[in-house]
Amino acid sequence: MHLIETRNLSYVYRGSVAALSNVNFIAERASRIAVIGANGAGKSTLFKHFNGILKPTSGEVLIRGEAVTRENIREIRKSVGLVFQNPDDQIFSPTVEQDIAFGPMNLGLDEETVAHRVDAALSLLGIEHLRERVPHHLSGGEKKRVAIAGVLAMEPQVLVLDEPTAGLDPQGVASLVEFVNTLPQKYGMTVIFSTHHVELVPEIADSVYVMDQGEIVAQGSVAEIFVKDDLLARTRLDVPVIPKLLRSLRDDGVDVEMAYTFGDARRALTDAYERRR
Ligand SMILES: Nc1ncnc2c1ncn2[C@@H]1O[C@H](COP(=O)(O)OP(=O)(O)OP(=O)(O)O)[C@@H](O)[C@H]1O
Repeated sequence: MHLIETRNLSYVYRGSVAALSNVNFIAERASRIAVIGANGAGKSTLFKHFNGILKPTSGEVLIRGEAVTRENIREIRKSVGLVFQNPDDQIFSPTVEQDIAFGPMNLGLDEETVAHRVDAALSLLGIEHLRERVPHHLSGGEKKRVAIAGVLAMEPQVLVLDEPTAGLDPQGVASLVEFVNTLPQKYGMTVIFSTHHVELVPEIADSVYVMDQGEIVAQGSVAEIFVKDDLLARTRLDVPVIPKLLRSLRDDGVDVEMAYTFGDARRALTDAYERRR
């Protein structure tokens, strides 16, 4: 049984926009999955099916083997936390602290547990200093962190992040990458995210889905996806600069191991240099 599975999922918005067609998507426990695709490819629409915000026009969405129903939707929203692309769609309480407490309170947890979860989420996101602030007066990146903290405080099994780095400064992106990478190892959490920032994908994902016009056009490991130059170009994407550079060195006959992340590339280039000495 998979943690999340969609079978031939299709979705048509009112007004007859066919946003998804025959999408087969699988997420396992403690995995890191990137969904990439151009604007309008269907990423957000797919994500909204993972916790029952949207219902399939046809096909199925199974969470731990069960279809989303009126009876289990509360339970499913508890285990699949979705952070929207625009944090304003998610933040509505008068203070950051109250906003983060809202989800756990709705789960019926006692006051002490709620307080503990709020503290933990504030600390994980590095936003303790924003505790008393009015969410609507925060910057875009600060709001994004508050929205993520609010979902994390529910302690979901799956964290779904729609464009998590949009609007973050470079340090914010780096700390988000570091933070997201701790979740599968430390908490057994699955992270599914969309991004237009292909450079980030090898740093935070093991497997990648490529979407184009509502369809999944490729799926595989980071290494399998980022050799598909033609497909990526056709779908208005690109190969990240690190594998692009290493591949071009190898094509020129340089004896260097292939690498996808900054850390692996650094090791591969150091090894290649040592071998030459
Ligand atoms: N509420 C809606 N009503 C009608 N059509 C919609 C609605 N929301 C999205 N769409 C359409 O569905 C398609 C998929 O949109 P979606 O937001 O899922 O794409 P996306 O891959 O997340 O795009 P982006 O990278 O721009 O966020 C697009 O053609 C979009 O115009």
